Amino acid sequence: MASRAMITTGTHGTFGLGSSMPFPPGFNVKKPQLTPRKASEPEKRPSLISPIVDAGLGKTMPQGYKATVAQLGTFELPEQVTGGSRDRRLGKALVQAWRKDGIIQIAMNDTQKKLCDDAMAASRRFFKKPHSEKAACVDSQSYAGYIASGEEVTDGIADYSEIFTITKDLDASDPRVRARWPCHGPCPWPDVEMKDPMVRYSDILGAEGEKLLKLVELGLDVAPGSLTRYTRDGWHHTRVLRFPPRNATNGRGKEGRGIGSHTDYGLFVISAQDDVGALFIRRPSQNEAFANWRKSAAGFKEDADDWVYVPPAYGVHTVILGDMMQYLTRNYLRATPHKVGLNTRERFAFAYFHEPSFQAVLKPLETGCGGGLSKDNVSCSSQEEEEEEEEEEEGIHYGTHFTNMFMRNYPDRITTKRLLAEDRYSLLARPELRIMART
Ligand SMILES: O=C(O)CCC(=O)C(=O)O
Ligand SMILES: [Fe+2]
Repeated sequence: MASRAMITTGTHGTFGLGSSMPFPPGFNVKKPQLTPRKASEPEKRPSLISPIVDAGLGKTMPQGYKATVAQLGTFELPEQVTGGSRDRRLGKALVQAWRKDGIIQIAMNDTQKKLCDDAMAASRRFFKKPHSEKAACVDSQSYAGYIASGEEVTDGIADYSEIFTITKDLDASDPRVRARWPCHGPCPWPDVEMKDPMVRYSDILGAEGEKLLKLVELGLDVAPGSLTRYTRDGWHHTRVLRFPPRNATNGRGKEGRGIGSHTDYGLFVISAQDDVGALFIRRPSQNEAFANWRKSAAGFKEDADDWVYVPPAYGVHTVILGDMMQYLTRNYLRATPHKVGLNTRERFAFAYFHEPSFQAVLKPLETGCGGGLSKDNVSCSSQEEEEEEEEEEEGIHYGTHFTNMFMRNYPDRITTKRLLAEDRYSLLARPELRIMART
């Protein structure tokens, strides 16, 4: 049995990824027992961290997977980030937790819990609808809307996830839609019963994302605005997800696999899941080099047996990192590879993606973390080194990265076909789509 990895925070408590080898399948996850805070404890904020007291966390792990079971403590975020010493300490604790574990868990406040519950109810209602009604929710200009189980492709293999994607809802009069920018168009909502709760939940996650990003700036010791400058009019989006039980799939994918191993594209992903369980992540490792914006990381170590299972817990969000955070921090904070299995029951989840503006041209941060951000500590080939130098010069255009990724995942979607047929892709090179460049 592997030894237990723990992080001592220096404020109070410990947290980290626990261990244990395969657990039998089963359910009955208890709510995490957060250590009650004593009256004298507010002094100790921002901390945040309380051990979960539950030895049975691995019980929900889907059958057929071998993994260590995470035992994540829970961070509490302040109402507002003002940049004081508490915020700075919290930011540093978050950054160190991501560097060690690749994932953090944050407590929802009561408003977030309510909005998440409402969104979960709307998701269950939507996915129960007849296929024809769901399939009508597509748009030829945006990638928003319905994706049937078996339609999305990760590393050449169909995923069993059934998804409703929410991107910016832009009608035909929007200048970007009129100018035929790739990926810009309406969100084809089925009805207001789906739209209203999803918009409310996504909006509150947007606010949470900005708060987290400010804390990351403090944690990295970079100037305020170094990261948040890129998220003005951020291309944030949400995936509302349903996974079928493993014995009730349509046979288009791979047995027991919900979504193949991948990294997500932007800054970070804030997720919530029901009590079923199926999410696995990889912890950052010096020996594992990938840069998804250069060469696809889809399928990375998918069948390895050293993944970490993320047990479901009510009332929390988990946060993993995306490609652009890895790029901006020169691998100091790496994108977190993750994958999703199928369990014995259907599973519902949300993944909210906090992203740079579609028009942002990103360049790596130059200072911070006592010089730690200037070191690229991922070894790469000479071709990759050349590409890296070119990137230093030109930066990465987020809209191009996003478009590449969606075209790759949905080669047969009407949106991809129209994008190619109308040569919208070439617009990505235009200066008006790249206005947020750092000089
Ligand atoms: O189902 C989950 O918890 C994660 C889904 C995911 O990785 C994604 O939508 O990109
Ligand atoms: Fe993902």
